[in-house]
Amino acid sequence: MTKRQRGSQRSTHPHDLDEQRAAADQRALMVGVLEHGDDLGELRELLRTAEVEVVGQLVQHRDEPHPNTYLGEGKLDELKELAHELDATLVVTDDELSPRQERNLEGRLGMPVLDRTALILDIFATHAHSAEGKLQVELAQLQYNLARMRGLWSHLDRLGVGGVGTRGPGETQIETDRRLARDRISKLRRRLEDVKGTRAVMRAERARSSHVPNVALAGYTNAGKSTLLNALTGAEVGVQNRLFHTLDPTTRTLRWNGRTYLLTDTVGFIRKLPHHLVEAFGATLEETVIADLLLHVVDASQDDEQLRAVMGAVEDVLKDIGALKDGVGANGVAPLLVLNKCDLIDDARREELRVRFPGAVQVAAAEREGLGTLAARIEREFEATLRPVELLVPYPAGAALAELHELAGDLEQEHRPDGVLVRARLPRQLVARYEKYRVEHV
Ligand SMILES: Nc1nc2c(ncn2[C@@H]2O[C@H](COP(=O)(O)OP(=O)(O)OP(=O)(O)O)[C@@H](O)[C@H]2O)c(=O)[nH]1
Ligand SMILES: [Mg+2]
Repeated sequence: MTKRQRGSQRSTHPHDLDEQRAAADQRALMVGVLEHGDDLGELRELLRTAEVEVVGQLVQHRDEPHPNTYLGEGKLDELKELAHELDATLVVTDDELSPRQERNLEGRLGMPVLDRTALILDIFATHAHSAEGKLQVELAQLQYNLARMRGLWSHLDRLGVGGVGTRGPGETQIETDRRLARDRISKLRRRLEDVKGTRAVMRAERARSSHVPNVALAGYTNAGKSTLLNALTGAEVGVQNRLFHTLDPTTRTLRWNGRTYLLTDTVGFIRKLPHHLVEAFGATLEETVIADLLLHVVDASQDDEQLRAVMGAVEDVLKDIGALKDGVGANGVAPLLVLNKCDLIDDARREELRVRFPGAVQVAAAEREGLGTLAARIEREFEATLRPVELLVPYPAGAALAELHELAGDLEQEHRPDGVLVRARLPRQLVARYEKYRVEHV
């Protein structure tokens, strides 16, 4: 009802506002070709995030979507009828459509058809805030659109319309659009390369100067990654019960037992994540690749089937971007599984999950539950990278002592006439730096 009322006010608003409201005025009919046991719950969540009203759904169970029309012939008639009955203004498919499928569907239904990829791209576009995030989304959108223009073009080609000298104004326009899109794509790529270069320099700088362990949060969208970052570090990253709320990576420090860790929250993953997005967000996703430890955050309140699907999807993307190989991360360490939202499940289910994922840590980030256990586990993961050392730091070298405090947390120290005797466990790459203070026999 409200949607309708808003619709009737549209003409009184300036044009750009009008366009912003367009999504809210749509009445979407969801369509999916699914395996048995699957549903359109996630597409519904995506549409809710995009603030599009859902008026109904139609599911077809078949092995593969129809290559020409997505749905089979009979279902297509059913869809058309249902769309009419429900007064739908838009059909949204659960899969990415080929340009041909999209064109055919729109032709048969006589209404706009939006696919899952376009919907996700749209959500990303709304949620992108940083300059880099905006460039990345624009790049992905342009590539998606270019593929569609090419599809249309090759279609005309096949009909023999596109030969040299036979081009009408329509085709010329397509060519111009394609050229413009390509130019812009090259420009965006170059700018993103620059940003990536700067990032790499900064990263190398950081690594040289600090040797603070890097921990990255990875996981399905809405798993609670940002909530966990906030709970562990006191950060204030935005948290929303919406998909893809976080697009820009945020790094904050976690202090535990006197040691410092850098924790990075980044964009969430989803099943059938548009390929162009993975590519465009490559630089951002690399943040996860370079981590010393990956935390795979999972919403544990889901059933077994959903758990399997979301965990598989996350692992697929991680493999795709090179962050996971043969089950281990870039630094040869397997990701630490964090089962979040455990406040939503009962004791029996917790026990079940303990048996099924013996290495996992169960937490409820929103309730600040299990955070100590998790921090201790993170500490343990880095234990193997530490070397016990005994150093005698002369009094004039007070700066080195302060630095050691930073790097090794709580120090055992003893004041001697010739300096401070320090017993500490240092990251092994750093041991050489303090070689001159090493004591063999004390
Ligand atoms: N019940 C419960 N809800 C939680 C918990 N942790 C997070 N949530 C809720 O889950 C929703 C998503 O949380 P976020 O922290 O934004 O999730 P995210 O993984 O960062 O999501 P994206 O940035 O969209 O990828 C929010 O509504 C949170 O309040 C938890 O431990 N228990
Ligand atoms: Mg987030």
